[in-house]
Amino acid sequence: MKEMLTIAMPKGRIFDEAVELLRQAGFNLPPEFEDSRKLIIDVEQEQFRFILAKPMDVPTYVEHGVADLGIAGKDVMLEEERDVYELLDLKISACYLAVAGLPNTKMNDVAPKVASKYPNVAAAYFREQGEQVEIIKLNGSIELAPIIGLSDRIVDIVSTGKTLVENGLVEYERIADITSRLIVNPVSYRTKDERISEIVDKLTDVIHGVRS
Ligand SMILES: Nc1ncnc2c1ncn2[C@@H]1O[C@H](COP(=O)(O)OP(=O)(O)OP(=O)(O)O)[C@@H](O)[C@H]1O
Ligand SMILES: O=P(O)(O)OC[C@H]1O[C@H](OP(=O)(O)OP(=O)(O)O)[C@H](O)[C@@H]1O
Repeated sequence: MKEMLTIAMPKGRIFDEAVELLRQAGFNLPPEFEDSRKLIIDVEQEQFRFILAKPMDVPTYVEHGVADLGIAGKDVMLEEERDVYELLDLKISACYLAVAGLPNTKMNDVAPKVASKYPNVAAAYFREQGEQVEIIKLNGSIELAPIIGLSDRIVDIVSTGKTLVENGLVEYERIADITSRLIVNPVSYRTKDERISEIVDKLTDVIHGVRS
């Protein structure tokens, strides 16, 4: 009998791609998996327990050991800096973190402001640039901030660039390329290594195009 593994899955846009990847890797997930509103889903035949969490919270569940594995965007990993290991770049949900703002504007000389859902990433970036800025934490619709005069710049995710264009904003600097990662609790990695290695091997084959 295989041991039960708990996997923290991000609700939202990564979820479908992650489920698809697991299926391609040969895991038998029921068709109703995507339509469920349940937050805990047991898949007996695979001995998996999935917990469905807010994307930003996935590393928290894994760090505390209530989930063995998790799937999280690199953006979340950079922001949260949790005590977990990154096992695999799943190469899904690709996007990047960038500094953006209104075109042809310089940052305010006095008390420049940067709005972001990623205050730690934003603070670290501007610190490295030697620029003193005030970080304003927002939870979404970040592009509003420079338009409405809340901030000089934003640090946010860009994927197609459509949101920036439609709101009359431009990209100033690219901070980091982002994809989703498979993460593991350090203790689980030692105690459930065989099971976890098997999952990593199967996912690696899919990512490298060995299976389809
Ligand atoms: N526009 C995008 N295109 C591709 N991937 C993205 C995009 N925006 C975010 N992501 C990636 O998907 C992850 C989850 O994004 P999603 O929008 O589902 O969650 P969220 O915005 O953190 O959640 P919520 O909207 O519930 O607060 C992000 O952490 C990032 O890695
Ligand atoms: O470059 P694009 O393809 O336009 O994608 C980028 C947008 O997607 C994300 O927002 P999301 O849709 O998650 O909404 P949010 O503002 O509520 O975070 C991100 O914060 C950008 O606003």
